[in-house]
Amino acid sequence: MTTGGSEKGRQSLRLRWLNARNRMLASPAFQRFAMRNIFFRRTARYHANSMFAVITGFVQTKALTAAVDAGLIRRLAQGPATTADLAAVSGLELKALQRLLGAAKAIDLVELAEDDLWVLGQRGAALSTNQGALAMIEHHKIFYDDLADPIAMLKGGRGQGKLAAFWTYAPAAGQGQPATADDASWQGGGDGAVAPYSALMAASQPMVAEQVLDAYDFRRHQCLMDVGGGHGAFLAEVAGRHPGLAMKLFDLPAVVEGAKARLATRGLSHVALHGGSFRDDPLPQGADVISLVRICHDHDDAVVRALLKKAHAALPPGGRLLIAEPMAGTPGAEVMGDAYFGLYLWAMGSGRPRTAADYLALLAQAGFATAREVSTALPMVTRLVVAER
Ligand SMILES: C[S@@+](CC[C@H](N)C(=O)[O-])C[C@H]1O[C@@H](n2cnc3c(N)ncnc32)[C@H](O)[C@@H]1O
Repeated sequence: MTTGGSEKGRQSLRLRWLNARNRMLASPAFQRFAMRNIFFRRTARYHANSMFAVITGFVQTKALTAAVDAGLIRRLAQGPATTADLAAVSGLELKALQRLLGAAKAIDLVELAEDDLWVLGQRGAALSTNQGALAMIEHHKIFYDDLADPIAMLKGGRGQGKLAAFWTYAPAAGQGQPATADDASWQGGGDGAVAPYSALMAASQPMVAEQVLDAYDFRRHQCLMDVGGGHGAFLAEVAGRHPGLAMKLFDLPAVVEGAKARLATRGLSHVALHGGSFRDDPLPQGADVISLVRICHDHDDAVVRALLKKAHAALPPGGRLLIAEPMAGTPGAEVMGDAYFGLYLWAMGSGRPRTAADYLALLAQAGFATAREVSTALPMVTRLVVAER
């Protein structure tokens, strides 16, 4: 038998198994049997619970948004409170508040310490200090508006809704328009248009930077250039651990303009600022390590291919390129890489989630001598691929 034939044989074996499995799982008689059988019951209950968590996910998200917007998380972060205290903070009528507290308790945002004395639940406590997650909860309102009719969103094509208007660089990029650094329609016409997304990225950056810094040792380098570095939040986190490292920031001119004062207030006036577009301009030389943090997934393949080539050209021999972002096909975090980013980037109008293997292939095509993945503690937040020129 030829290799092609045995491959086909394996596929049909897999297809036969999947069909048989699905027929069994779809059968109400089997479902009843699994629930009653002492050996299958745990697995059956687990799958039933996870299915209902997906079905009710929207309600959970809305309860979370309401708990944050009503000020419950902020108030309880300061200490225990009675229902009456929380009514005063939230402005909600008692019955409505009790209903919201019940929902927030069910998703572990709050809990009762004793009769009518509320404290944060385990999830609520972790959330209360996570500025990045809080900023995302607020930001998601526009994404979820775009998702109100998901089929319409998919039929309408990429970048047709509110999210695309938020990411001012994305819609034109997704339509393959030849945007330039001084094209106001794409750049958004000044700091006003890029400030909201830059602030959102800065708020959520520390959790990403922590993963990268724990996984990668910058001590071997002299100069780091963060491409698409926004207001410099990643560089600030790196500088906190490696104060001697020289730094460069490359981003769109309007973003770099906004970074200047923010870097100065963080004592980082020495960061060299470069305004430009990596779609049109070469990357500055002089760094022996370049980082692309949450950049590549925003762009279509042609742009990423060209960007990796530019990074290769800007690095000296032995120089390194780091790609850090949540990726597709991440075991245990498929919901983040594939479901969330898949639909998010569609709504945004540009890019796609890629696997680590996709990046290794793109890096080899761009001329890098070696590339490998370096494990991070929380791959859901970011994975890390390191290439050497
Ligand atoms: C998703 S944000 C990530 C920001 C930052 N790296 C982080 O992780 O917080 C993408 C960044 O890429 C920048 N960007 C987008 N297109 C660009 C281009 N053509 N040239 C330079 N920067 C660009 C944006 O201005 C923005 O700061």
